[in-house]
Amino acid sequence: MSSIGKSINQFINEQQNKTDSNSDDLSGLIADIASACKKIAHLVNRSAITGIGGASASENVQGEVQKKLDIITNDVMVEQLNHHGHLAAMISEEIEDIIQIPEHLPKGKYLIAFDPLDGSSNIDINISVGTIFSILRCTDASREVRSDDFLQAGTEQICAGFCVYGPTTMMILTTGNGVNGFTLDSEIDEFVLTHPDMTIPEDAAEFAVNISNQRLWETSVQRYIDECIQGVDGDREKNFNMRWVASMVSDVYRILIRGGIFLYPLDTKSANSSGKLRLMYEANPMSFIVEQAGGLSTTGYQRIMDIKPTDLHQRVPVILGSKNEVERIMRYHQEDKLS
Ligand SMILES: O=P(O)(O)OC[C@H]1O[C@](O)(COP(=O)(O)O)[C@@H](O)[C@@H]1O
Ligand SMILES: [Mg+2]
Ligand SMILES: [Mg+2]
Repeated sequence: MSSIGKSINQFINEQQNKTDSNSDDLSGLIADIASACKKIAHLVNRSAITGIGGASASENVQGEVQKKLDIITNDVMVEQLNHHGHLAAMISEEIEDIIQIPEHLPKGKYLIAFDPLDGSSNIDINISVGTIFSILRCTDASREVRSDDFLQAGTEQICAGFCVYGPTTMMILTTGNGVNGFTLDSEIDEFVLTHPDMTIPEDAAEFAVNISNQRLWETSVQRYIDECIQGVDGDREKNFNMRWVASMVSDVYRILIRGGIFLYPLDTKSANSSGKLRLMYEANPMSFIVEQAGGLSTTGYQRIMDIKPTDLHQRVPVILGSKNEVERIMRYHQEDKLS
């Protein structure tokens, strides 16, 4: 019997019961995340009416001016997730230190890393934004959680997902058994399964990159993008299309639907000298989802999920998407290294 139309909680419970007997906590945590994302969808949708768009007066740990909605969505996530005893602690793009669970509240066995509002440069121009999250196990929740509890390789993730707040509100989720997409049905205020077993085509003819940084990239990336732009007149003998939404959630969602390659590579701009995107709550969760959908995710030199993190907010270069395209660009990096 098809699972299409099943609510996210029903679907996850069934999936979990099949794979991991003591998983009721995980489905409870996913239910809390879904509730937080419903609240955020509502806030984003009414932001122009309620006047919560625009920049705030503060900066986050990355030195970026925070949008008011960066802060508001961060508070919604923290408020929604710290009550039900699923978590031992959290980290957020918008908060420098670990967010501990208040003493008077029950603690759980999971850790979450999240980007409460992804694509925030798009919030005031009515382009899709999102939320990204990664769930890890906490090895010892009996004491205050420390950074090294979080600094686990992406391969240790037990669940990852992202929400897109666009024409439709979608939640994309993996618990290591493939990737499924759920649409928020506003009539019943419930995420229901609409996109089961999402898979990324191995071949693609569409690339996504902020081309304004082209002169600052490594030779291997310049070579790959040049060839795509040359199309049939070049070595690739086929034409490529280009897209760049500047919301990672939307660019990755497109790749889950029709394939393609997404790059935020190294560039010589000081801010991006180790990449722009953050390992713990952008690169790792997106890599888990892309790999579970049959794609690949690399820095160009290394599988992103094999990286042993050294800092809660560290940045990495990200190249992900259709298998054959990512393999080609990894080859170019190797050839470059050997030349
Ligand atoms: O502004 P640029 O250089 O195009 O970068 C866009 C990238 O930065 C991001 O907006 C960074 O995420 P945040 O908005 O969460 O900081 C990604 O979503 C997106 O892929
Ligand atoms: Mg982001
Ligand atoms: Mg963000």
